[in-house]
Amino acid sequence: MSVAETVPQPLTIANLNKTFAIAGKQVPVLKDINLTVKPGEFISIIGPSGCGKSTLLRLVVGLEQGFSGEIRLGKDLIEGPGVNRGMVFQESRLYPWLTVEENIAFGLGKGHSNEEKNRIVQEHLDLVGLAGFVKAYPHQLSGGMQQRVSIARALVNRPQVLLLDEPFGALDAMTRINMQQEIIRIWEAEKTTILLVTHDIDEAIFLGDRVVVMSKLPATAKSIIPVDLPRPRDRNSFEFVKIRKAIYSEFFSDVEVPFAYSI
Ligand SMILES: Nc1ncnc2c1ncn2[C@@H]1O[C@H](COP(=O)(O)OP(=O)(O)OP(=O)(O)O)[C@@H](O)[C@H]1O
Repeated sequence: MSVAETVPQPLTIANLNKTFAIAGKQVPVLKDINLTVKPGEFISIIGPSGCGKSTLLRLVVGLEQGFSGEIRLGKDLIEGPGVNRGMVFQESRLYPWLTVEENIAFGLGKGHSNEEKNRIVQEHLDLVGLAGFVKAYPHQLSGGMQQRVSIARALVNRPQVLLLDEPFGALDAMTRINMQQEIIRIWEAEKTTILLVTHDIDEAIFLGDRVVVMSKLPATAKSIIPVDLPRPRDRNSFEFVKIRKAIYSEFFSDVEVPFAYSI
């Protein structure tokens, strides 16, 4: 289903710093972030609310300007949006006046014949399990189905890197677990590098090859925890629970919580 076959490249984030002007003051948000992601690796990112997780993804997708340090895909500096990266947000951001197939085709780069467009759209609908919903409008779909369309749209140019910003945050618990299994299936089929931001520690462990735990502002990548567990993962296994405990203690080591936490 390739649009452009390229050799997958590592994503390198080096000495990344980002400051925002908030209420007339320069506020450092990201501080010295360093992360090298292997092609096809799945990285989960967690951290306190407002620490800069979305900002990090927006920098990688090329939607934020004005930072110091470097972000590279292979040798190429990332300086703006490009078809080699796709992003899915917490809300589906589909165009309500377009059908499912039109929403997916909308994201497709230029230079395709109509026949090619139809084939690519159909392949991506199959990939996300929505083959029967070509002519449906977003309001006729459930939240989980809308996110499947968003994932198809983000993948339509066969990006090397897929950025997922809390994509399942608005879904109910059962749909969320189903979508976690679906994203693993899609990742294994497409071999795309994935960076996922989530507030759900179990989701981070269930999905990620590594979990990046960010600190409070100015946020650093304060620890990177490998999840060396076979897939599909068992959330109740001893090893899973051990990693959950390690991440909880990292996560809460610099965050004030109004209760005594124990698991
Ligand atoms: N365009 C902007 N202009 C000014 N400040 C911004 C802008 N975007 C984000 N910020 C600030 O940067 C900080 C990080 O925001 P960001 O949305 O990246 O955090 P987050 O970790 O994704 O938060 P959450 O987990 O609550 O979604 C926040 O303090 C926010 O107020």
